[in-house]
Amino acid sequence: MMHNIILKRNNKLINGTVNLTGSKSECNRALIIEALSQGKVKVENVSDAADAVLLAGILRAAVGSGQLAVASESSAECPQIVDIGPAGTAMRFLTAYYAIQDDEVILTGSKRMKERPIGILVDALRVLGANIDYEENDGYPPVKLKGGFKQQTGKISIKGNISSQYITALLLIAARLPLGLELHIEGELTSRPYVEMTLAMLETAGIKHTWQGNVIAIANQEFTTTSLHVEPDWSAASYWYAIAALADEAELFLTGLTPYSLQGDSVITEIMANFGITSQFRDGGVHLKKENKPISRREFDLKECPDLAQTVIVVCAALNHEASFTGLETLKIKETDRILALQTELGKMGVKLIEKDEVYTLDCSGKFIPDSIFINTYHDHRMAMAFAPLALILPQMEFENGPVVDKSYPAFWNDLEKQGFEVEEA
Ligand SMILES: O=C(O)C1=C[C@@H](OP(=O)(O)O)[C@@H](O)[C@H](O)C1
Ligand SMILES: C=C(OP(=O)(O)O)C(=O)O
Repeated sequence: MMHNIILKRNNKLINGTVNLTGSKSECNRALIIEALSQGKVKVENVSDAADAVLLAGILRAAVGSGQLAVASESSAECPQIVDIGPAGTAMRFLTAYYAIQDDEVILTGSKRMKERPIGILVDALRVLGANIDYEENDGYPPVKLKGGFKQQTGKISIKGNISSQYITALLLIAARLPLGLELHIEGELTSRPYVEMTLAMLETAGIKHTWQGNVIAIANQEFTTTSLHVEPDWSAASYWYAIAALADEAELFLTGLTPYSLQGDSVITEIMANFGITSQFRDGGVHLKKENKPISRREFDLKECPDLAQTVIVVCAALNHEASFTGLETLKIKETDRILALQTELGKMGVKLIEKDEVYTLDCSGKFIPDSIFINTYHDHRMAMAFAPLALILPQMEFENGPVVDKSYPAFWNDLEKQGFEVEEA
């Protein structure tokens, strides 16, 4: 049920322990690998991120659990319809997954999903030998995966600068392709750590690869019997780093996180070190501590960690730190146009995010502290979570559609409450 959340905080002292859910990115990969391995690979610690729960339900055919938006009726005249809601990663991974299955499937999603491009992936899959049609607009979901895959070639080229998810989707199915895959990445590769995560997880599942220059190659090969453990979500951890950065005093323990993470968003430790937050890995997790010292960085390139953009930009705005940001191009095709959403919501406290030649700079000269602020969330979990730390500097906040956070971090509001925030449903 959709409801708003009113959020307040009457002091700026933070001290506690948080248990984060499993990484949505790791879990989505692990689930696809599990499905492709035909029982050899098992996923440990399935994330309770709604996107991962949905994907697990689809792949494990747990229709009827009540959490699924899957209408399933398989027959020659009536293909199975799989509704992936707002889960972009799952949409891209499942497109590749179903492209090499025999069944006919229509893969659809939320209104926004139908605006998130998938043409680059579909083109690549068609060159490989997949039979795919668009159901509505060319280049966008829903897609009809018609079965009858017959591999034509193992060699394909793909643009690297729009979404790394297309590349991951292809790499995940590569070992199951009779001719294997030789993937040539054209131009710049965005979100590179996510591709590295994919290859590392495949490696754990027994799948070898080579990566030379811009070519990644995976031969046809078998998965080994193993398990894939999903680590807590570093993107979710970023909101606690932001809370620490805006507090007067903060000591937080985030359980289960390690310094050897596959998640590129673990770079939040380095980013937040510039804001005086130290990270110490011990006792099976990371201890954050706030040290009061001047902010030491003005320029942030977020190309490798796009999901941290909202977190870092909001922290800078809160601290009147007029930093500049690059690597934000892909934000426009995520759950919402995150650039526009940031500009609109920061504007409610007089902060501007100004673009010039793909460099975004904050202007806090007109900033004011409103008595109460209403944050629109645009069906984007990260709009809610990135703005929530502002409760440490604003008297009262109201967030549109609290459950929007379920996509990656369903316990977010509960966890805030446990750490002394006042959280009320409105
Ligand atoms: O592969 C993944 O798990 C993801 C890759 C990133 O997308 P892009 O490659 O489209 O930037 C990221 O923003 C998304 O939340 C998760
Ligand atoms: C972009 C995101 O997710 P997805 O692409 O999987 O919808 C995200 O979680 O920030």
